[in-house]
Amino acid sequence: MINCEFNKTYITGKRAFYLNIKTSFKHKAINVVFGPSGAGKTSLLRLISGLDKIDEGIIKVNHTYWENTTKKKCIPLAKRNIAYVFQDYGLFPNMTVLNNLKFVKKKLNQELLNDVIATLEIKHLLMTKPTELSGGQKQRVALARALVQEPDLLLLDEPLTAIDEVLRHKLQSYLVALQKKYEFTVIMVTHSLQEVLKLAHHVCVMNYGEVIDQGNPSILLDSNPNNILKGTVLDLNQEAVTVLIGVQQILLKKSQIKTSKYTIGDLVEISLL
Ligand SMILES: Nc1ncnc2c1ncn2[C@@H]1O[C@H](COP(=O)(O)OP(=O)(O)OP(=O)(O)O)[C@@H](O)[C@H]1O
Repeated sequence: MINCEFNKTYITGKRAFYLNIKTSFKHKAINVVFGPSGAGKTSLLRLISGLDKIDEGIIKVNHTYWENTTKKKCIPLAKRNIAYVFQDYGLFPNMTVLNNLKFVKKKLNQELLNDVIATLEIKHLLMTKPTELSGGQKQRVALARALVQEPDLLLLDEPLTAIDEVLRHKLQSYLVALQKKYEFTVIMVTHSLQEVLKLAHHVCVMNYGEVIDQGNPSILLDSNPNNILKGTVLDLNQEAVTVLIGVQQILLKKSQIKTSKYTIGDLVEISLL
C-alpha cells in the first residue's frame, strides 16, 4: 500500500497551483491516475518519485516513510528503487537500445529481459541508438528499460500515447500480462478512459490538484456525483456532444453535460454516468 497525504504549491510567475493530495495506491497492482489536462497528475508522480519535494505531509510505501515532513524524513531519490517513464522518455542517446536496457541494473533477470524484448517487439531495434528511433519506438524502449529494472514502483506518465492504436491495444494487454507475471506495482497517468477501464485495478480521479474520487475503475461508470470532470465541447448535435477531456475525445449524451448553456469551444462540466 502506498499512502499519500500531502500539500504542495507550485508557483509560476503570479500564478499558483495547489496540490492537496489524500489518496492511496495498491501494492502489486496497476493503479491509474486519471483526469483532465492540468489536474496535477504528472506533479503527483514527480512528488511520489522524489523529483519534486512535498511542502507538508507524508508519503508512505508499505511500512516505510519515503517522506514525512513532521519527522523531517526524506529517502533520497536514488534509494527509492523507482523506475519512471517520462513523457520525454529519458533514454541515453549515445548508447544502443540494448545497452540502454542493460545499464539500469547490474544483474539483469534474463528471463524478464527476453520477455520484455519479445513483448514490446523491440528485438530488431537492439543495436540501434535512440536518436534513430520513432517516438513510438522510443516509448517502447523506455517502457522496456523501466520494466527490466524490476523496480519496487513503476511510474508511467502516459507511456502509450505515441504508439499507434493497434500496437497500443496490444501493449496494454502485454502490460497487464507482465504485471500479473512479475507483480510490479504500477502508478500510471492517463487521459484515456478506455485505458483506465482496460488496465486499472485501482483508479484515482484527479481534478484541480485534488483526488476527487478513487476505487475500482467501475466508479467512473457508477452513479456518483463526484464523477464530474471538465472538458471542452468539440462538436454538438441534437442528441450528442463530443467533448475533449485531456487528449481523449468522448461522445456523450446531452444529459451528461451538467453546464446549462454552452456552445462549441466552451469548457463544460461532465458527468461520466
Ligand atoms: N515545477 C513547476 N513549477 C511551476 N508550476 C508547475 C510545476 N509543475 C507543475 N506545475 C503546475 O501544475 C499544474 C498541473 O500540471 P501537471 O503537469 O501536473 O498536470 P497534468 O494533469 O499532468 O496535465 P497534463 O495531462 O496536461 O500533462 C500546471 O498548472 C502547472 O503549471
